[in-house]
Amino acid sequence: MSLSVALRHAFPGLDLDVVFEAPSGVTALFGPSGCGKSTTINAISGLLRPDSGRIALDGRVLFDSGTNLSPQERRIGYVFQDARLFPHMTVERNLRYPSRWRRNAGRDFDRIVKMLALGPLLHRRPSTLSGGEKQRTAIGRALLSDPALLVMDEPLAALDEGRKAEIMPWLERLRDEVRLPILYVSHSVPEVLRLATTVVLMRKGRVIHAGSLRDILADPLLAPELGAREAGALIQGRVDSYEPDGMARVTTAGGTMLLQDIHVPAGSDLKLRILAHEVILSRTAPEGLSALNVLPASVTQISGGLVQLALGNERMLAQITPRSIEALELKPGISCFAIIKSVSVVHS
Ligand SMILES: Nc1ncnc2c1ncn2[C@@H]1O[C@H](COP(=O)(O)OP(=O)(O)OP(=O)(O)O)[C@@H](O)[C@H]1O
Repeated sequence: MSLSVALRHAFPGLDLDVVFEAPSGVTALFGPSGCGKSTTINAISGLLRPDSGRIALDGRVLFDSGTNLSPQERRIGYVFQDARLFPHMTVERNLRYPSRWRRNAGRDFDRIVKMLALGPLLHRRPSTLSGGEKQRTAIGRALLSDPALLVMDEPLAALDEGRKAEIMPWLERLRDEVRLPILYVSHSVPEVLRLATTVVLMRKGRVIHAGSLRDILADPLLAPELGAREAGALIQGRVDSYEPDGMARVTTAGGTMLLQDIHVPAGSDLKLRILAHEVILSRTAPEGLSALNVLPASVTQISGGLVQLALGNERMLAQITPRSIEALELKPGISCFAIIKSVSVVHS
């Protein structure tokens, strides 16, 4: 299942020319306000007719020079920032509404109600639901329209932090259980970190890069697009065992790390986030440090104050002042040690 997009459109303030592929899983459209994210998803959904291009879903053409399917014909489920439920209908009637004429809809209904744990809410009206419950209902309703693509336009933006935390596991479950491409528009790096597998970075109507989140985060040229403080790696680890003092020994491609506050069983996989400004470099093996995690690395790329390191087959970034880059004579190919001051675990 995949979505293929190539489109051009001109507005007085925007010259849009985007090309990307969204495979199954969550593809985040990420970029500053006004870069053309909504225009892109409106064109994909059939709410806007672009000047030219081709949009296809699993090889089925939704738009090209000779085709322009209506929004209903496209089979796209839409989840907006505000849930947009029918206020006079119960949750159950809201959920059943898009599938009221579809055969086998009953079977899907039971499955989706179970997946999103909507059972206890079925007889309630939207006005009695929390923001998170409303969004869960909106997601269920979008799925019950039997979509081939789910478009989520900042679905958490209107929720407070507590509600966001409540709904995030449902979005992760959706990503893992529903074999659909999900296009997810967001300004939030934490959301993108937790949910996205693919990221389409946009700026001024163009796609500046489309690829895996891990590659973007460890690329010294692209990582700053997510925000200056967000540059840094996302690496894979596995909890090997626990030390008597409770610290976890975590195996990564770059070596073993000792981490605090890990509460999963030995054998569990973890996604580790290591921010570039939490990494210090040394040309020689440091001694007498309080930092527990010092891994051998080699420099692969330098851009601005960001040094990209190879640790086994993982890539990591260190943020270093130009003065230190010069003093340490860092350049591609140089071996060094990465002193990692702090690591956080990205859930799921
Ligand atoms: N209907 C329209 N008519 C004229 N210009 C428009 C229209 N819709 C969008 N634009 C122009 O396209 C630009 C991009 O808008 P768009 O909503 O796609 O950006 P965005 O990346 O989704 O922004 P945000 O993150 O703020 O929602 C706008 O700044 C505006 O100049």
